[in-house]
Amino acid sequence: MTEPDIFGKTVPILIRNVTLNNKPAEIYLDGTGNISAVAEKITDHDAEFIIDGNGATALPGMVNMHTHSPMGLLRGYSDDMPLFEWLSTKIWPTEAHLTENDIYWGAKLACLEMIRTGTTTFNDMYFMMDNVARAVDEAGIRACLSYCMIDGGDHAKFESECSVMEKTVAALKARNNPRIMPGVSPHAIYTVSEEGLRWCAEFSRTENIPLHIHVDETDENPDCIKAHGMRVVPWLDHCGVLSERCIAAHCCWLDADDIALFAQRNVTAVHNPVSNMKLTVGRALPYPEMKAAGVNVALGTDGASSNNDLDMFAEMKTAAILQKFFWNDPTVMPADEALAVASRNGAKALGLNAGIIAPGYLADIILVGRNPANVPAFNTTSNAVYATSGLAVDTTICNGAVLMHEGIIPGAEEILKKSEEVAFDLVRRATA
Ligand SMILES: C[C@H]1O[C@@H](n2cnc3c(O)ncnc32)[C@H](O)[C@@H]1O
Ligand SMILES: [Zn+2]
Repeated sequence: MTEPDIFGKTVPILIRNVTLNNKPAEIYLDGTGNISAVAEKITDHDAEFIIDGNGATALPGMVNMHTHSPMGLLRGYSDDMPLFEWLSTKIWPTEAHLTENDIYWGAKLACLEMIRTGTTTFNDMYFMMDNVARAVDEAGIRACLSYCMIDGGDHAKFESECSVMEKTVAALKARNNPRIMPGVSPHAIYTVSEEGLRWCAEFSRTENIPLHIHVDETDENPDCIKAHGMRVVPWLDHCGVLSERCIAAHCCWLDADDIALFAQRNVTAVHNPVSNMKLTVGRALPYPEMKAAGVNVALGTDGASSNNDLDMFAEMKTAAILQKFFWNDPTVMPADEALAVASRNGAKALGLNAGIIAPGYLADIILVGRNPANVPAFNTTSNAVYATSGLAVDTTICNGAVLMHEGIIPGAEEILKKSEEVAFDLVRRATA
């Protein structure tokens, strides 16, 4: 039985009887939010709670590096369409009706789904982000939150978008919550002007915060060459966008020169295999070439209206098998790389000391309980990548606080009920 008091507190915790990297292990969290010891046996501790893993596999919490958390409200609302038709006929007209309350409950639903499926950090791009921050704060998860700038080439809109961006970053910083990091998000090159891209790049530099953008999801290069005389990646570089702070989602249509520029500027590319296949964007992120060039590649689900879930285990398996299939080589993205792409590579892009279970790292840890899909345990990483659903996660710990144990997340029922009501009401208003 779960002790009700175990939830939500960063206190000393000993995790016993787990398998870590194919070996028996115990993990001690000293109550500072960090891991302080990992050993076969830990006897010297002050644990307030002891978690018996009963043979569970311990893994670093998943890091979802590209999503739009409130979009879970539109899960299943419109499927089976190409990207631009989907955005312009279904999603954007509905988003025009979003309220702060919708954003809050949509983000609550996303945090619940992520905690349930083993994600401890997410990188989010959307609107009215202080409402997302409230949901993140309450859920206990970690997130980088960015307001999404769309100016459509209109100077007056550009000015108002800059003001919203500045206010959003100030509000997120004022929360003074170590789990909430501000970022800046120009949506894409086809929705943001040159002045918008340049302004976001400069703001990200002066604030020293991540810049999160959609890049080459479909082939944006022909239009970019027509408009600016160069491909998308050189255009972004021309506007000052490419740097070690840049987190570029999708990146399906990068060529060898683009990849070399990403490597030179230390950009992180985020693979979104499920959304890319569902929206049929035509090509997979060129992982083998990116790996060879030394580009940091992370993983994301995209929003739950194009995925349609936020399960990073499903995403990890899809990434590994899509990469093998698309590049016709079963050695591409082996299991240990898929796990790194889904955890520590994203943490690195956000400047977090996370994604590894070792002393000194953030105590962002998940346990996958023994279940038919992880027996036999010849290789726990292989089982995690190729055989595990996120719903097999039974314990999620973020910043040293237990957010889920034995599959229980306090308050889950209310979130399911409220977010369902809010979603139906949003669609009713949008289609009235
Ligand atoms: C944040 C804005 O981005 C929109 N969006 C959601 N999914 C995608 C995608 O796959 N490509 C481009 N833009 C996307 C979302 O609806 C918001 O308007
Ligand atoms: Zn997206």
